[in-house]
Amino acid sequence: MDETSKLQLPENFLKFLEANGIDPSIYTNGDSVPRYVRLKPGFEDAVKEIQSEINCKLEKLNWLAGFYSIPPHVQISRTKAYQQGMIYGIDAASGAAVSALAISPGDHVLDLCAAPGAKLCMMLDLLGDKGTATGVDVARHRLAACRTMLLKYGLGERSRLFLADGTTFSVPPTTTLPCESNVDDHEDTFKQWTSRRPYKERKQEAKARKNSVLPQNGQTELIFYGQGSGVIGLKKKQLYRSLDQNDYAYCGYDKVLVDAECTHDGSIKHIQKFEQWGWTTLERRVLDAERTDINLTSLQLNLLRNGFRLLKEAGTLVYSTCSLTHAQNEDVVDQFLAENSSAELQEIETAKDWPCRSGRTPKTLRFDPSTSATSGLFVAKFKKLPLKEAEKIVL
Ligand SMILES: C[S@@+](CC[C@H](N)C(=O)[O-])C[C@H]1O[C@@H](n2cnc3c(N)ncnc32)[C@H](O)[C@@H]1O
Repeated sequence: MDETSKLQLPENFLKFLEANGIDPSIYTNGDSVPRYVRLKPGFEDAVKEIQSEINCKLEKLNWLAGFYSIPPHVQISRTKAYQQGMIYGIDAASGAAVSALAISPGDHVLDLCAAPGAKLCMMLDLLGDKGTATGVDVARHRLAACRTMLLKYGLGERSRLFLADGTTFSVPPTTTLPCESNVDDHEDTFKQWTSRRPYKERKQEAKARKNSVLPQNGQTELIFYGQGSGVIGLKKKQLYRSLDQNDYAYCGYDKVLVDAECTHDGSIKHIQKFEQWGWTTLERRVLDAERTDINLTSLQLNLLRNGFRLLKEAGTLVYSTCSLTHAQNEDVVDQFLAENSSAELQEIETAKDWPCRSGRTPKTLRFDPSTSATSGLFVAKFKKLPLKEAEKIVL
Protein backbone atom coordinates (compact mmCIF):
# COMPACT_ATOMS: atom_id res chain seq x y z
CA MET A 1 0.00 0.00 0.00
CA ASP A 2 1.37 3.48 -0.81
CA GLU A 3 1.88 6.22 1.74
CA THR A 4 -1.03 8.53 0.86
CA SER A 5 -3.74 5.91 0.76
CA LYS A 6 -2.92 5.11 4.41
CA LEU A 7 -3.46 8.72 5.52
CA GLN A 8 -6.30 9.24 7.94
CA LEU A 9 -6.88 12.96 7.73
CA PRO A 10 -8.04 14.45 11.03
CA GLU A 11 -11.53 15.95 11.33
CA ASN A 12 -10.43 19.58 11.63
CA PHE A 13 -8.17 19.33 8.58
CA LEU A 14 -11.12 17.92 6.62
CA LYS A 15 -13.15 20.90 7.82
CA PHE A 16 -10.40 23.28 6.67
CA LEU A 17 -10.41 21.60 3.23
CA GLU A 18 -14.18 21.79 2.98
CA ALA A 19 -14.25 25.46 3.99
CA ASN A 20 -11.70 26.18 1.25
CA GLY A 21 -13.31 24.01 -1.43
CA ILE A 22 -10.34 21.61 -1.58
CA ASP A 23 -11.02 17.98 -2.53
CA PRO A 24 -9.51 15.73 0.21
CA SER A 25 -8.96 12.95 -2.32
CA ILE A 26 -5.77 14.71 -3.47
CA TYR A 27 -4.16 13.46 -0.25
CA THR A 28 -5.69 9.99 -0.25
CA ASN A 29 -5.88 9.01 -3.92
CA GLY A 30 -2.67 7.07 -3.87
CA ASP A 31 0.68 8.27 -5.04
CA SER A 32 -0.22 9.87 -8.35
CA VAL A 33 2.35 12.63 -8.08
CA PRO A 34 5.81 11.71 -9.32
CA ARG A 35 9.02 13.09 -7.89
CA TYR A 36 10.75 15.72 -10.02
CA VAL A 37 14.41 16.54 -10.46
CA ARG A 38 16.18 19.28 -12.31
CA LEU A 39 19.43 18.56 -14.07
CA LYS A 40 21.98 21.32 -13.74
CA PRO A 41 22.86 22.76 -17.15
CA GLY A 42 25.98 21.07 -18.49
CA PHE A 43 25.26 17.65 -16.98
CA GLU A 44 22.93 16.38 -19.73
CA ASP A 45 25.34 13.56 -20.49
CA ALA A 46 24.93 12.20 -16.96
CA VAL A 47 21.31 11.06 -17.53
CA LYS A 48 22.22 7.49 -18.51
CA GLU A 49 24.52 7.09 -15.53
CA ILE A 50 21.84 8.41 -13.14
CA GLN A 51 19.25 6.07 -14.63
CA SER A 52 21.42 3.05 -14.06
CA GLU A 53 22.18 4.18 -10.50
CA ILE A 54 18.53 4.66 -9.49
CA ASN A 55 17.44 1.78 -11.65
CA CYS A 56 14.62 3.61 -13.41
CA LYS A 57 14.09 5.98 -16.30
CA LEU A 58 14.33 9.75 -15.97
CA GLU A 59 11.29 10.91 -17.95
CA LYS A 60 12.04 14.22 -19.62
CA LEU A 61 9.23 16.80 -19.16
CA ASN A 62 8.35 18.20 -22.54
CA TRP A 63 6.86 21.38 -21.03
CA LEU A 64 9.71 22.46 -18.76
CA ALA A 65 13.36 22.54 -19.79
CA GLY A 66 15.81 20.62 -17.64
CA PHE A 67 13.12 18.77 -15.63
CA TYR A 68 12.64 15.02 -15.34
CA SER A 69 10.12 12.91 -13.43
CA ILE A 70 10.84 9.71 -11.54
CA PRO A 71 8.46 7.44 -9.59
CA PRO A 72 7.56 8.90 -6.17
CA HIS A 73 9.24 6.17 -4.11
CA VAL A 74 12.65 6.58 -5.78
CA GLN A 75 15.19 8.32 -3.54
CA ILE A 76 17.93 10.39 -5.13
CA SER A 77 19.86 11.44 -2.04
CA ARG A 78 22.28 8.49 -2.16
CA THR A 79 23.10 8.87 -5.84
CA LYS A 80 26.47 10.17 -6.96
CA ALA A 81 24.68 12.68 -9.23
CA TYR A 82 22.92 14.22 -6.22
CA GLN A 83 25.93 14.14 -3.94
CA GLN A 84 28.12 15.70 -6.62
CA GLY A 85 25.57 18.44 -7.31
CA MET A 86 24.41 17.43 -10.81
CA ILE A 87 20.71 17.15 -9.92
CA TYR A 88 18.42 18.59 -7.31
CA GLY A 89 14.90 17.77 -6.25
CA ILE A 90 12.38 20.49 -7.15
CA ASP A 91 8.73 20.07 -8.01
CA ALA A 92 7.85 20.89 -11.62
CA ALA A 93 5.22 23.44 -10.49
CA SER A 94 7.95 25.28 -8.55
CA GLY A 95 10.07 25.20 -11.68
CA ALA A 96 7.17 26.72 -13.61
CA ALA A 97 6.91 29.60 -11.10
CA VAL A 98 10.62 30.40 -11.63
CA SER A 99 10.29 30.02 -15.37
CA ALA A 100 7.38 32.55 -15.34
CA LEU A 101 9.91 35.20 -14.28
CA ALA A 102 11.63 34.87 -17.69
CA ILE A 103 15.06 35.46 -16.16
CA SER A 104 17.77 36.55 -18.60
CA PRO A 105 21.51 36.49 -18.00
CA GLY A 106 22.50 39.84 -16.51
CA ASP A 107 19.29 40.35 -14.50
CA HIS A 108 19.40 41.34 -10.85
CA VAL A 109 16.94 39.00 -9.20
CA LEU A 110 15.48 38.95 -5.71
CA ASP A 111 13.96 35.95 -3.93
CA LEU A 112 12.14 37.36 -0.94
CA CYS A 113 11.32 34.02 0.80
CA ALA A 114 14.31 32.05 -0.38
CA ALA A 115 14.94 29.15 1.98
CA PRO A 116 15.64 26.28 1.67
CA GLY A 117 16.60 27.40 -1.82
CA ALA A 118 15.62 25.11 -4.68
CA LYS A 119 14.02 27.98 -6.61
CA LEU A 120 17.01 30.24 -5.92
CA CYS A 121 19.31 27.56 -7.38
CA MET A 122 17.22 27.45 -10.53
CA MET A 123 17.24 31.27 -10.74
CA LEU A 124 21.03 31.28 -10.50
CA ASP A 125 21.30 28.59 -13.15
CA LEU A 126 19.23 30.76 -15.48
CA LEU A 127 21.42 33.80 -14.80
CA GLY A 128 24.55 31.96 -15.90
CA ASP A 129 27.65 34.07 -15.44
CA LYS A 130 25.99 37.49 -15.59
CA GLY A 131 23.80 39.37 -13.08
CA THR A 132 23.18 38.70 -9.40
CA ALA A 133 20.69 36.91 -7.17
CA THR A 134 19.71 38.05 -3.70
CA GLY A 135 18.00 35.63 -1.33
CA VAL A 136 16.16 36.81 1.78
CA ASP A 137 14.59 34.73 4.52
CA VAL A 138 13.50 35.34 8.08
CA ALA A 139 14.55 31.93 9.43
CA ARG A 140 18.25 31.66 10.27
CA HIS A 141 18.52 27.85 10.20
CA ARG A 142 16.63 27.63 6.89
CA LEU A 143 18.79 30.33 5.33
CA ALA A 144 21.94 28.55 6.53
CA ALA A 145 20.63 25.42 4.73
CA CYS A 146 20.13 27.58 1.65
CA ARG A 147 23.76 28.74 1.82
CA THR A 148 24.87 25.09 2.05
CA MET A 149 22.78 24.32 -1.01
CA LEU A 150 24.26 27.20 -3.05
CA LEU A 151 27.78 26.09 -2.16
CA LYS A 152 27.04 22.43 -2.92
CA TYR A 153 25.72 23.29 -6.39
CA GLY A 154 28.53 25.75 -7.09
CA LEU A 155 26.07 28.65 -7.37
CA GLY A 156 27.44 31.00 -4.72
CA GLU A 157 29.50 33.21 -7.02
CA ARG A 158 26.82 35.77 -7.94
CA SER A 159 24.58 35.50 -4.87
CA ARG A 160 23.97 37.27 -1.59
CA LEU A 161 21.92 35.91 1.31
CA PHE A 162 20.30 38.22 3.84
CA LEU A 163 18.65 37.20 7.07
CA ALA A 164 15.85 39.75 7.16
CA ASP A 165 12.12 40.28 7.24
CA GLY A 166 10.96 40.31 3.62
CA THR A 167 8.18 42.77 4.43
CA THR A 168 10.72 45.49 5.27
CA PHE A 169 13.90 44.42 3.44
CA SER A 170 15.26 47.41 1.51
CA VAL A 171 18.74 46.60 0.18
CA PRO A 172 18.92 47.32 -3.57
CA PRO A 173 21.09 45.32 -5.98
CA THR A 174 24.66 46.49 -5.39
CA THR A 175 25.73 47.00 -8.96
CA THR A 176 23.07 49.62 -9.65
CA LEU A 177 23.83 51.70 -6.57
CA PRO A 178 24.39 55.35 -7.36
CA CYS A 179 27.78 56.67 -6.20
CA GLU A 180 27.87 57.29 -2.50
CA SER A 181 29.85 60.39 -1.72
CA ASN A 182 29.65 60.68 2.04
CA VAL A 183 31.12 57.34 3.11
CA ASP A 184 33.92 57.33 5.58
CA ASP A 185 37.12 56.44 3.70
CA HIS A 186 38.57 54.76 6.77
CA GLU A 187 35.68 52.35 7.20
CA ASP A 188 36.50 48.71 6.37
CA THR A 189 35.26 47.28 3.12
CA PHE A 190 33.83 43.78 2.61
CA LYS A 191 36.60 41.32 1.84
CA GLN A 192 36.18 37.87 0.31
CA TRP A 193 33.54 35.87 2.18
CA THR A 194 34.81 33.17 4.47
CA SER A 195 32.92 30.81 6.73
CA ARG A 196 35.45 31.67 9.45
CA ARG A 197 34.19 34.91 10.97
CA PRO A 198 36.49 37.00 13.18
CA TYR A 199 36.04 36.17 16.87
CA LYS A 200 34.39 39.53 17.69
CA GLU A 201 31.86 39.12 14.91
CA ARG A 202 31.02 35.53 15.88
CA LYS A 203 30.48 36.63 19.46
CA GLN A 204 28.13 39.39 18.35
CA GLU A 205 26.21 37.01 16.08
CA ALA A 206 25.88 34.41 18.84
CA LYS A 207 24.54 37.10 21.16
CA ALA A 208 22.05 38.26 18.53
CA ARG A 209 20.94 34.65 17.95
CA LYS A 210 20.44 34.09 21.66
CA ASN A 211 18.40 37.24 22.15
CA SER A 212 16.13 37.03 19.16
CA VAL A 213 15.11 34.15 16.96
CA LEU A 214 13.68 36.39 14.25
CA PRO A 215 15.32 39.52 12.91
CA GLN A 216 13.91 42.62 14.57
CA ASN A 217 12.12 45.21 12.48
CA GLY A 218 14.53 46.51 9.86
CA GLN A 219 17.42 44.30 11.03
CA THR A 220 19.30 42.85 8.08
CA GLU A 221 22.24 40.48 8.36
CA LEU A 222 24.33 39.42 5.37
CA ILE A 223 25.13 35.75 5.96
CA PHE A 224 26.76 34.99 2.61
CA TYR A 225 28.05 36.71 -0.51
CA GLY A 226 29.94 35.46 -3.53
CA GLN A 227 32.91 36.84 -5.35
CA GLY A 228 30.82 38.23 -8.21
CA SER A 229 27.87 39.47 -6.13
CA GLY A 230 29.04 43.09 -6.07
CA VAL A 231 29.56 43.10 -2.29
CA ILE A 232 33.35 42.85 -2.15
CA GLY A 233 34.94 46.28 -1.90
CA LEU A 234 31.77 47.96 -0.60
CA LYS A 235 31.57 49.63 2.77
CA LYS A 236 28.73 48.64 5.09
CA LYS A 237 27.01 51.97 4.61
CA GLN A 238 27.03 51.47 0.84
CA LEU A 239 25.64 47.96 1.03
CA TYR A 240 22.88 48.68 3.52
CA ARG A 241 21.86 52.01 2.11
CA SER A 242 18.18 52.05 1.22
CA LEU A 243 17.02 54.18 -1.67
CA ASP A 244 14.35 56.85 -1.78
CA GLN A 245 10.98 55.31 -2.55
CA ASN A 246 10.88 56.35 -6.20
CA ASP A 247 14.50 55.35 -6.91
CA TYR A 248 13.70 51.63 -6.76
CA ALA A 249 11.88 52.13 -10.07
CA TYR A 250 15.30 52.81 -11.63
CA CYS A 251 17.76 51.07 -9.32
CA GLY A 252 15.64 48.17 -8.08
CA TYR A 253 15.57 44.51 -9.09
CA ASP A 254 14.71 43.32 -12.61
CA LYS A 255 12.90 40.22 -11.36
CA VAL A 256 11.38 39.44 -7.97
CA LEU A 257 10.02 36.15 -6.67
CA VAL A 258 7.67 36.24 -3.68
CA ASP A 259 7.23 32.55 -2.90
CA ALA A 260 5.29 33.42 0.21
CA GLU A 261 5.01 31.60 3.50
CA CYS A 262 1.66 29.76 3.47
CA THR A 263 -0.28 26.86 4.98
CA HIS A 264 1.42 24.40 2.53
CA ASP A 265 -1.88 22.56 2.10
CA GLY A 266 -1.15 22.06 -1.62
CA SER A 267 2.06 20.23 -0.89
CA ILE A 268 1.03 16.59 -0.63
CA LYS A 269 4.49 15.54 0.55
CA HIS A 270 4.41 18.18 3.29
CA ILE A 271 0.99 17.03 4.52
CA GLN A 272 2.16 13.38 4.43
CA LYS A 273 4.94 14.30 6.86
CA PHE A 274 2.39 15.11 9.57
CA GLU A 275 1.73 11.38 9.78
CA GLN A 276 5.16 11.19 11.47
CA TRP A 277 5.18 14.66 13.07
CA GLY A 278 1.72 14.11 14.57
CA TRP A 279 -1.58 15.63 13.46
CA THR A 280 -1.63 18.01 16.45
CA THR A 281 1.42 19.68 14.86
CA LEU A 282 -0.67 20.19 11.73
CA GLU A 283 -3.27 21.90 13.86
CA ARG A 284 -0.69 24.28 15.28
CA ARG A 285 1.19 24.94 12.06
CA VAL A 286 -1.56 24.88 9.45
CA LEU A 287 -4.98 25.23 10.94
CA ASP A 288 -4.53 27.79 13.66
CA ALA A 289 -7.33 30.26 12.91
CA GLU A 290 -5.21 33.30 13.73
CA ARG A 291 -2.52 32.16 11.31
CA THR A 292 -4.78 31.19 8.44
CA ASP A 293 -7.27 34.00 8.63
CA ILE A 294 -5.60 37.25 9.40
CA ASN A 295 -1.91 37.09 10.23
CA LEU A 296 -0.85 34.87 7.39
CA THR A 297 -2.76 36.66 4.64
CA SER A 298 -1.54 40.05 5.81
CA LEU A 299 2.03 38.68 5.87
CA GLN A 300 1.54 37.49 2.28
CA LEU A 301 0.14 40.84 1.19
CA ASN A 302 2.98 42.71 2.91
CA LEU A 303 5.59 40.47 1.27
CA LEU A 304 3.97 41.12 -2.10
CA ARG A 305 3.82 44.89 -1.44
CA ASN A 306 7.47 45.06 -0.45
CA GLY A 307 8.65 42.81 -3.29
CA PHE A 308 6.85 45.10 -5.72
CA ARG A 309 8.31 48.22 -4.09
CA LEU A 310 11.82 46.84 -4.71
CA LEU A 311 11.07 46.05 -8.35
CA LYS A 312 12.40 48.16 -11.21
CA GLU A 313 10.04 49.85 -13.63
CA ALA A 314 9.00 47.34 -16.36
CA GLY A 315 10.33 44.57 -14.09
CA THR A 316 8.53 41.31 -13.41
CA LEU A 317 7.32 39.91 -10.10
CA VAL A 318 5.95 36.42 -9.54
CA TYR A 319 3.81 35.72 -6.48
CA SER A 320 3.38 32.04 -5.62
CA THR A 321 2.19 29.91 -2.74
CA CYS A 322 1.78 26.17 -2.26
CA SER A 323 -1.66 26.68 -0.73
CA LEU A 324 -4.79 25.83 -2.67
CA THR A 325 -7.03 28.29 -0.78
CA HIS A 326 -8.46 31.41 -2.39
CA ALA A 327 -7.71 33.47 0.72
CA GLN A 328 -3.93 33.12 0.30
CA ASN A 329 -3.91 33.45 -3.46
CA GLU A 330 -6.58 35.21 -5.54
CA ASP A 331 -7.81 37.29 -2.58
CA VAL A 332 -4.26 38.55 -1.91
CA VAL A 333 -3.71 39.28 -5.61
CA ASP A 334 -7.08 41.06 -5.98
CA GLN A 335 -6.47 43.22 -2.93
CA PHE A 336 -2.96 44.09 -4.11
CA LEU A 337 -4.20 45.05 -7.58
CA ALA A 338 -6.99 47.17 -6.11
CA GLU A 339 -4.51 49.27 -4.15
CA ASN A 340 -1.72 49.46 -6.73
CA SER A 341 -2.34 51.18 -10.04
CA SER A 342 1.20 50.55 -11.27
CA ALA A 343 0.80 46.76 -10.97
CA GLU A 344 -0.46 44.91 -14.02
CA LEU A 345 -1.32 41.24 -13.95
CA GLN A 346 0.34 39.51 -16.88
CA GLU A 347 -0.47 36.49 -18.99
CA ILE A 348 2.29 33.89 -18.55
CA GLU A 349 3.26 33.37 -22.16
CA THR A 350 5.13 30.10 -21.72
CA ALA A 351 2.16 28.58 -19.87
CA LYS A 352 0.36 27.60 -23.10
CA ASP A 353 1.86 24.12 -22.83
CA TRP A 354 1.71 23.79 -19.05
CA PRO A 355 -0.64 21.19 -17.53
CA CYS A 356 -2.37 23.66 -15.22
CA ARG A 357 -5.67 25.55 -15.00
CA SER A 358 -6.68 29.14 -14.57
CA GLY A 359 -7.12 30.56 -11.09
CA ARG A 360 -10.31 32.42 -10.10
CA THR A 361 -8.62 35.69 -11.10
CA PRO A 362 -8.00 35.66 -14.87
CA LYS A 363 -4.32 35.24 -15.90
CA THR A 364 -3.43 33.54 -12.59
CA LEU A 365 -2.58 29.83 -12.70
CA ARG A 366 -3.11 26.85 -10.47
CA PHE A 367 -1.21 23.60 -10.42
CA ASP A 368 -2.64 20.71 -8.45
CA PRO A 369 -2.04 16.96 -8.22
CA SER A 370 -5.05 15.94 -10.32
CA THR A 371 -4.66 18.53 -13.11
CA SER A 372 -0.90 18.73 -13.29
CA ALA A 373 0.53 15.64 -11.56
CA THR A 374 2.55 18.09 -9.47
CA SER A 375 2.26 19.52 -6.02
CA GLY A 376 -0.29 22.32 -5.59
CA LEU A 377 0.98 25.78 -6.55
CA PHE A 378 -0.61 29.12 -7.32
CA VAL A 379 1.26 31.49 -9.66
CA ALA A 380 0.55 35.13 -10.53
CA LYS A 381 2.82 37.33 -12.62
CA PHE A 382 2.90 41.14 -12.38
CA LYS A 383 4.61 43.87 -14.34
CA LYS A 384 5.52 47.25 -12.83
CA LEU A 385 4.14 49.98 -15.06
CA PRO A 386 5.85 53.37 -15.23
CA LEU A 387 4.68 55.55 -12.36
CA LYS A 388 2.66 58.53 -13.49
CA GLU A 389 4.28 61.77 -12.32
CA ALA A 390 1.24 62.53 -10.15
CA GLU A 391 1.57 59.24 -8.31
CA LYS A 392 5.19 59.71 -7.42
CA ILE A 393 5.73 60.17 -3.75
CA VAL A 394 7.19 63.54 -2.96
CA LEU A 395 9.74 62.99 -0.24
C1 LIG B 1 7.38 28.46 0.84
S1 LIG B 1 8.83 28.70 1.75
C2 LIG B 1 9.95 29.24 0.48
C3 LIG B 1 10.52 28.12 -0.31
C4 LIG B 1 11.68 28.57 -1.18
N1 LIG B 1 11.28 29.61 -2.11
C5 LIG B 1 12.30 27.43 -1.96
O1 LIG B 1 12.10 27.31 -3.16
O2 LIG B 1 13.00 26.62 -1.36
C6 LIG B 1 8.50 30.17 2.59
C7 LIG B 1 9.69 30.76 3.31
O3 LIG B 1 9.28 32.06 3.78
C8 LIG B 1 10.03 32.35 4.93
N2 LIG B 1 9.40 33.50 5.61
C9 LIG B 1 8.35 33.53 6.46
N3 LIG B 1 8.09 34.80 6.85
C10 LIG B 1 8.99 35.58 6.21
C11 LIG B 1 9.26 36.97 6.21
N4 LIG B 1 8.53 37.82 6.93
N5 LIG B 1 10.29 37.42 5.47
C12 LIG B 1 11.06 36.57 4.73
N6 LIG B 1 10.85 35.24 4.71
C13 LIG B 1 9.84 34.76 5.43
C14 LIG B 1 10.02 31.04 5.70
O4 LIG B 1 11.08 31.01 6.64
C15 LIG B 1 10.18 30.03 4.55
O5 LIG B 1 11.52 29.67 4.40
